[in-house]
Amino acid sequence: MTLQFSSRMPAQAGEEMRAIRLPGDHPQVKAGKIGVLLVNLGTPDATSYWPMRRYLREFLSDKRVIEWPKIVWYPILYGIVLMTRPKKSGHAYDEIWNKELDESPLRTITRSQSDKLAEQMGNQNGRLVVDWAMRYGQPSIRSRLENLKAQGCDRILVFPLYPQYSATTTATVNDEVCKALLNMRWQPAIRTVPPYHDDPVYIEALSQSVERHLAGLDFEPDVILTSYHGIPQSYFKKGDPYHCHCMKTTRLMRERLGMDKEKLRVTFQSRFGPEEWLQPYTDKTVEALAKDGVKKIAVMNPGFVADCLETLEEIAGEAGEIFEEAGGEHFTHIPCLNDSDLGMAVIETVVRRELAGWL
Ligand SMILES: C=CC1=C(C)c2cc3[nH]c(cc4nc(cc5[nH]c(cc1n2)c(C)c5CCC(=O)O)C(CCC(=O)O)=C4C)c(C)c3C=C
Ligand SMILES: [Fe+2]
Ligand SMILES: [Fe+2]
Repeated sequence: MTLQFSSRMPAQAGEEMRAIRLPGDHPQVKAGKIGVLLVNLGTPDATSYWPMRRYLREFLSDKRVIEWPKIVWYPILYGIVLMTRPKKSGHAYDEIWNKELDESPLRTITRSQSDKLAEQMGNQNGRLVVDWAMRYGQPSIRSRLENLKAQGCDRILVFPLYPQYSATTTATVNDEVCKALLNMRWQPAIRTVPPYHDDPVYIEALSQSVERHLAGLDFEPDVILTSYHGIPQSYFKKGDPYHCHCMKTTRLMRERLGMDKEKLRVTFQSRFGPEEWLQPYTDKTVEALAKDGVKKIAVMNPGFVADCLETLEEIAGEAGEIFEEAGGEHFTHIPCLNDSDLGMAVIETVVRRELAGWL
C-alpha cells in the first residue's frame, strides 16, 4: 500500500498540507511537517535540595561531561558531590532565579527564543513547528521530539544552542536525540546544526552588542574579556575542537572591532573538580588585572546563547566582586545575545540556512 503523500518532498509554499488518506484498517499517522527544536543545557526545576540533586545527578552522570570511569567517578559523585553541591548550587541559583515565573533565567530565555523564532519564521502554511528542550531536566529532548512527531513532523532540525562545538555540550545533545529515535517506529529525518562560531552574522551580533553596551557606559574599559565556559585540558588534548572555536570567535571579533590581543582577551571560566582546565582562568585573570593596576574592565560570554547561572552569578556577580576587592574600580558585564534583536537574527539566519531544501 503506498502512502498518498510523497515523503520525498515536503508540500511547496502556498500549497495546503495534505492529510494522508489511508484505508480504514491503517492507523492514522500524521506526516509532512518540519520541526525545529532549540536545545540548551538544562536547568533544575527548583533551587531546593532534591530538585537540585536530581538535576546535578543527571548532568554529572553524563559520560560526555565527566569522562572518568564510573568505578572511580560514582563513589565521588554519590558520596561527596551530590551530598554537598545541591545546597551550594541551590544558593547560587537563588541569586538569579526568575521569581515571577518561578524558573531559571535559562529556561525563560530559551522559551522566549523559541516563541520569537516561531513568530519570525511564520508557520509556512502550517508546515513548520518550532519548539525547545533542555538536555538535562525539563522539558526533555525525548518528550519534545515525540511531541513534534505526534504533530506530524517527519523532518526535524535539532539546534544545540552552542556556537562552539564541544563533545561535552553539542555531542551530548546529539546523543540524546539518537537515543530518543531508538524507540520510534517511523523515525523523522534528522538534521543537526553545525557549530557557527565563525559565522559572520554571529560575529556581527556579538560585536554590535559590545558597541551598544560600551556606548551606554560612562567609562571606557581598558580590557574586555571574552570569557568562555571551560572544559578539562585533557578533553582538548584528546581532540575536542572547542578551544580553537573559542579562539577563532574572539579573533574575528577583534578584527571586526579593531581591537588588539591586549584589549580583547580570551579566558575560561566555571572550572569543576581537581583537573587542569583550559587556561587562562577568568577569575584569576580578573584578579591579576586589578592587582596590576587595571581599573576598568568589561566581561562578556560569547559562548552562552542565553544568560544563566554561569554568566549572571559567576561573572556579573562573583567576578565583579573579585575585581573590586583586588583594587579594580569599574566592572561591567555585557549581557548575552539572549532573545534580543541581534540574538534572534543569529538564530533565524542559522535555522533558515540549515533548513535549506526542506522549506
Ligand atoms: C565537568 C563538568 C562540566 C563541564 C565539562 C561543563 C561544560 C560546559 N558547560 C557549559 C554550559 C553551562 N554549564 C552550566 C552549569 C554547570 N556546568 C557544570 C559542569 C560542567 N560544565 C555544572 C556542575 C553546572 C551546574 C551549576 C553548578 O553547580 O555550578 C550552565 C548553566 C545552567 C543554568 O541553568 O543556568 C551552562 C549554560 C558549556 C558551554 C560547557 C562546555 C563547553
Ligand atoms: Fe557547565
Ligand atoms: Fe587551539
